[in-house]
Amino acid sequence: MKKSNYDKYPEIRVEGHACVAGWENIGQEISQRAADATKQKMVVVVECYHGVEIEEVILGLAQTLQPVAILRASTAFKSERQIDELVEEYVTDDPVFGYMAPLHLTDFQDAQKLETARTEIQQALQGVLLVVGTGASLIAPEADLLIYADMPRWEIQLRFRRNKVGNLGVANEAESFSYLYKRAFFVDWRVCDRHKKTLMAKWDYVLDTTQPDVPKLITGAALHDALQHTLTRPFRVVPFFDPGPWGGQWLKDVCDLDRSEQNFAWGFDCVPEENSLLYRFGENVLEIPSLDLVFSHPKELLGEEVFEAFGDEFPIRFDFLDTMEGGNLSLQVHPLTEYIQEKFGMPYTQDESYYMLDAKDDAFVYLGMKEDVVPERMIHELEAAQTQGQYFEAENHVEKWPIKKHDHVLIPAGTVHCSGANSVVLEISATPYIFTFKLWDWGRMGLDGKPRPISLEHGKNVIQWDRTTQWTQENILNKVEPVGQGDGWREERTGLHEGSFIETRRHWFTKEVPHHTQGIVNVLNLIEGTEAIVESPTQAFEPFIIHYAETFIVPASVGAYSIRPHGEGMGKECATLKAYVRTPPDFNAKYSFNQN
Ligand SMILES: O=P(O)(O)OC[C@H]1O[C@](O)(CO)[C@@H](O)[C@@H]1O
Repeated sequence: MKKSNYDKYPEIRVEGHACVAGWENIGQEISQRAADATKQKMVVVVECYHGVEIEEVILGLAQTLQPVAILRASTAFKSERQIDELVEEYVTDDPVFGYMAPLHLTDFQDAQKLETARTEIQQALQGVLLVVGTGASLIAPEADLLIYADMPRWEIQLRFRRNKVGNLGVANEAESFSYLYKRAFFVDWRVCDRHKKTLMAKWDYVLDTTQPDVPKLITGAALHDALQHTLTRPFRVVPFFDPGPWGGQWLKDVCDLDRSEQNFAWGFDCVPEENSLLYRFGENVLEIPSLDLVFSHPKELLGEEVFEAFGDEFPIRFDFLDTMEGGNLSLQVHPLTEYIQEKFGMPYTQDESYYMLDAKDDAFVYLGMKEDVVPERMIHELEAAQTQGQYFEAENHVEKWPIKKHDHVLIPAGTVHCSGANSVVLEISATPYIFTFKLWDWGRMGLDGKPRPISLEHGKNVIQWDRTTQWTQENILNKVEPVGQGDGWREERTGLHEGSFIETRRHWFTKEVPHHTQGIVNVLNLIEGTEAIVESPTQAFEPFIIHYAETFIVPASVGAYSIRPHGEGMGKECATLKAYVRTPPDFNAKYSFNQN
């Protein structure tokens, strides 16, 4: 077996700043800063993102800071009953989907309790007052020191699975993962993000407690420089991997994952909403959510036009779906734009594509309807599968297509689809990824031994029945078109469907290929070849090495860059797949998904 060169922990090195590690050192750093202030009374606020273990932070800091009083931000929260009532309409009864909550952190706080907490702070005369938790900065808006304890969403999900954290303002950590995730996705994370954005420019320190026993701290100035540095160069976010009922064995080898796991289904290597960034300061590495970069510098990262259209949201997602020696994904469909907006409050929909990174000879996808499909009959059989346990014969209704390595399958929302066993998909899609209406799950159980939720009612409302065999072949299956060439390279347009806002270009190359962001964020993956190097024609950034299957982001602000084979990749043809947001005149449909 070939040795993997996929980097699971991509770091960005930052010079000129330090990162303090360990509670004692962190406490000393803060005490030092507090002592410098020559004040009798110091209010130290640790504002926490959802998922941070508050007691761990208090325990860690109190030893060195020796505060005269510790206030937990939760004391200013409404009662759990009031909070449950507040969020109910956004959590909804649907087992999977809720509605994006327009709430703010202040909606979770009780005016009277907030006043009591503020009075306590005002009345203290001397010493350090430590205010910790989500909403701490609203209790003490005039803090002497503002520390922000952040938390990447992937880590929050792992904490949900261990029943370590519950939802915002309630002690419900014993709830099922699916409930905790749904409520966090539609409510808690929206609320915390809104609050975070109001504070980012004021952070004195950033605290990373992703690894509970190894807390890290940097100054706000260090974070500022780290984020600025990231905008000048290509970079990668930290990928994460997860098993699933249809998962395969390919990611284990290619990405060097734990061989003892039963399988890995997903590899999320560019979902900036949930991934994190690793910053190396000397010997210590700090982890922060990649969303912090999107929120703080959306225009430089995404580009002016993309920012205008999407606001501070990263609109492109790359992930892997590994079914090598695994099974079929659920037969599924995604909501149309109007549907996702109306039912779930999402600004844009889950338009997808499957780039076939690898495939065995018998690989296939289900895509589009059969020419003679009878909608009522198919729905009737899906319902019978659901209620009476009958096996649904997908091939009687849905077209099944053989596929091979490097095919690109375009999946505009509303198209019934799924990838089959024995392939590896690089999904290049719009960012939303939980809005999957499962129609049929092949009669199998989820990893927890229970059937996974089927969303047939939603599915029925969005299936595009006229996307039958001929339409599928003509419009969404492998629409590859040569668009350019140069010395040692050629460029092809491969997707996405004309109704989607994402454009994809494939470059095959044995020599250097010139690229330019044209003021729009680029996301790329090395889909063929062992290793390549990304360089700046003006040496504006350090050469950046990429390996097979690694996804990387080139900020809009980078401008010109080039890619050529490197190291073990030399002497063979390499290929990259690049995605970016279409702008007029390529994309004529009007879109404005900016919810800012
Ligand atoms: O619902 P399944 O079978 O897990 O499908 C795979 C999932 O991966 C996605 O393609 C997103 O990565 C979703 O559309 C879908 O939920």
